[in-house]
Amino acid sequence: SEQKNYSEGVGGVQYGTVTDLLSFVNLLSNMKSTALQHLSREMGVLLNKKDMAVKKGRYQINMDVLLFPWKLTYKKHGTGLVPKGSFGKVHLAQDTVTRKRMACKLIPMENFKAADVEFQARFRHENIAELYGVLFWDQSVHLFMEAGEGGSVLEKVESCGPMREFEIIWVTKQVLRGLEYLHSHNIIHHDIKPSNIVLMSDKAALVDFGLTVQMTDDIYIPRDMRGTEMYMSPELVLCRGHDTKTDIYSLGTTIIHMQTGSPPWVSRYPRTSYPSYLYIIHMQAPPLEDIAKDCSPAMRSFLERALERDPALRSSASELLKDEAINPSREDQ
Ligand SMILES: Nc1nnc(-c2c[nH]c3ncc(-c4c[nH]c5ccccc45)cc23)o1
Repeated sequence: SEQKNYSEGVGGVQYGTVTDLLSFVNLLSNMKSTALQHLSREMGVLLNKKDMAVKKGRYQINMDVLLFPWKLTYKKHGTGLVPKGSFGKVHLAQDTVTRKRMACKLIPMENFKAADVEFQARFRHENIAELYGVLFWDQSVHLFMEAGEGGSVLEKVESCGPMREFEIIWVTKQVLRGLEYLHSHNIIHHDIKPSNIVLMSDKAALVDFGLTVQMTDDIYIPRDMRGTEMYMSPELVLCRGHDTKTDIYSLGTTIIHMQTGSPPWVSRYPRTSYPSYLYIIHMQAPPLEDIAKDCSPAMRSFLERALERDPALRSSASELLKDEAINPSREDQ
């Protein structure tokens, strides 16, 4: 295919394929910041022709698309770990022509990694927030994505308190479908937690692929610790190699957070006295004591399977999708 000419920003903003987007993103990651200092105009590749109206190679922030702060700066609180994740401000965005509402994540150029985009671009599923396009302007990379206008599960729990079991079941099923898809491609998300699950009117979706990796064979040997401590599995903490089952454990801890309003451990080991939970996660049995007192027996056994210490014995996403806890039979309802 003809090489689209981005170097002098001549190309401006164009509609393209996932391949075009990935080559643009790689060019961006390799460009010296000096070359990017004096661009006359925005550059980018948009996948979503239907909802994003490019005009003569222009798609200008606060002209063709408006950004409204969602005030969602993610601070990976209290881990002390240097998160490798692509954190950044997530804004609500709206195309001024099509009125389409989107999420726009601003990543400062110095924090940007191609991985932030690669997985969302290449692997599409209804329970993974869709990537609509990538735009570079004013020293920031703007990732336009499907918006979860209901906010994230963390905001929901923090504003409405512990969720009821039927709501937890609804969210858990969607997350498991997304994980089943990712895991079938040997992809580990590495940061499953309430703030990375967003709510739409008719579904929930996973976000933030900054820590995501694709395993080359059936184990991943980490070079660094990825994730958010409270939700980390024992095998990940051990740093001796792990696999997709670590996401299942993190989903288990996320369910505990949805049921009780707090992540596991913190009620028994207050954050004030425990700057790090890695040792606790390593030494203690899985946090079954933190399961909600009013948790149904079916959900309790679901959590026992999801929080199983040995990843080889831990249930997979496909197995858990068949679990009775999230497929309540008629008489249970
Ligand atoms: N870290 C990250 N990477 N990609 C996203 C993301 C993609 N689409 C989204 N839609 C909504 C929200 C969101 C999170 N908390 C909220 C509270 C209120 C309103 C909206 C939200 C976040 C996203 O987030």
